[in-house]
Amino acid sequence: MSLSTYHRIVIKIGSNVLTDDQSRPDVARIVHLVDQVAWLRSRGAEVVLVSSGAVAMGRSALPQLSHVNPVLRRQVWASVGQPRLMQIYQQLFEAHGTHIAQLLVTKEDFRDREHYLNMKSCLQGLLRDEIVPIINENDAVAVTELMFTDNDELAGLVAAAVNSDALVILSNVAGIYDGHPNDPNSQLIRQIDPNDAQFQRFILPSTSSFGRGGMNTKYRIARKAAVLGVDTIIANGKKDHILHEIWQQTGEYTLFPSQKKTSNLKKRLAYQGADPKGKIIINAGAAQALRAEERVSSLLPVGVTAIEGEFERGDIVAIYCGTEELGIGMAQYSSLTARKYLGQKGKKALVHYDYLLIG
Ligand SMILES: Nc1ncnc2c1ncn2[C@@H]1O[C@H](COP(=O)(O)OP(=O)(O)O)[C@@H](O)[C@H]1O
Ligand SMILES: N[C@@H](CCC(=O)OP(=O)(O)O)C(=O)O
Repeated sequence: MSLSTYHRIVIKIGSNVLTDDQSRPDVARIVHLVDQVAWLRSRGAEVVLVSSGAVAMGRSALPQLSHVNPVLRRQVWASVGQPRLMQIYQQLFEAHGTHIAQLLVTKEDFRDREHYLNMKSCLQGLLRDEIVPIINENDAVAVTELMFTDNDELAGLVAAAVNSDALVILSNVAGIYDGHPNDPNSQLIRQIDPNDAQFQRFILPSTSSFGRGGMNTKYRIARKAAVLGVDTIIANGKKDHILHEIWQQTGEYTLFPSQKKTSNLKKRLAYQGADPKGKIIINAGAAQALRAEERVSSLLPVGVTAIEGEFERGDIVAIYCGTEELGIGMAQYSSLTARKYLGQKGKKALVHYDYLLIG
């Protein structure tokens, strides 16, 4: 495997990659990263960036704020920092004759079918016109429970949305070590089978100074993306020529080689699992049918005992039997209609098996 065989690559850049050890914008590093992205593009790759750094840029511009509320302070820093971040990217990409575009998104944009499709078609349009999309969370409006765990989670969702071949997560460490990354006795794990959960024990709860989800989310997202067919790499974005090295299969990083390709929709469902719009409660017979390995089944209203929450056609819903979560799916019609059909025979499937992920 090599980046050079990839057509489309999502690259996530962590805040710590974009800032120096005094938390100031590391413009020289950003210049080098943009040069490398331009180099990948000159070799035919389509690149989508997921870039953190808004809060870090805002904090560096306005270290003293009157607000003591940490949530509000973060919103203010992000709204001040995001245009500064984009201004740097804009200038640097322009020097390569490349246009960039900004997309600020929230979790809701991935839960709501209409938002999701609009975002997806915008991304496709940008790539068709050879524009580099630069995506970040809309930190000004996404606070507390509305937030992604961090931008690694967002990058996984973006990789699914654009059907990318590879996801490169750039952090301030070379990848996952079998101990503390600063301990000289720790070894970098070069390859991780995404089906193998044993590496979890090496992940320490610590994050870097700006990091939110830490290595834990990177590990979780990398495994998920690889299982769904996206080669995923965790690498050190602070290392010179890291993208060149990954492209040429040299250098050091942790690779999660991809398993079989999965449909886009199943990828989206898998990432979206923790955050459905509504709940469908089904009886034991329906649960047994959905779980049966010998035959695929759609979820019919006859097996549904209750509907919780409000959803529209195309929204992601969780499927429960009692208190046990069986999986997730995409609703074929609204919660209003679903309630009307509750327990009835001969009605259209609420979740078609093509849009269902159990287990
Ligand atoms: N086993 C491990 N190997 C490598 N890094 C680890 C490990 N366990 C925890 N970490 C921590 O994860 C950090 C990277 O995650 P994070 O702080 O979220 O970075 P970013 O800002 O790039 O998203 C590293 O700086 C390191 O301190
Ligand atoms: N959206 C935030 C970044 C959140 C985040 O996940 O940060 P990081 O762990 O450094 O990738 C920002 O732009 O500051």
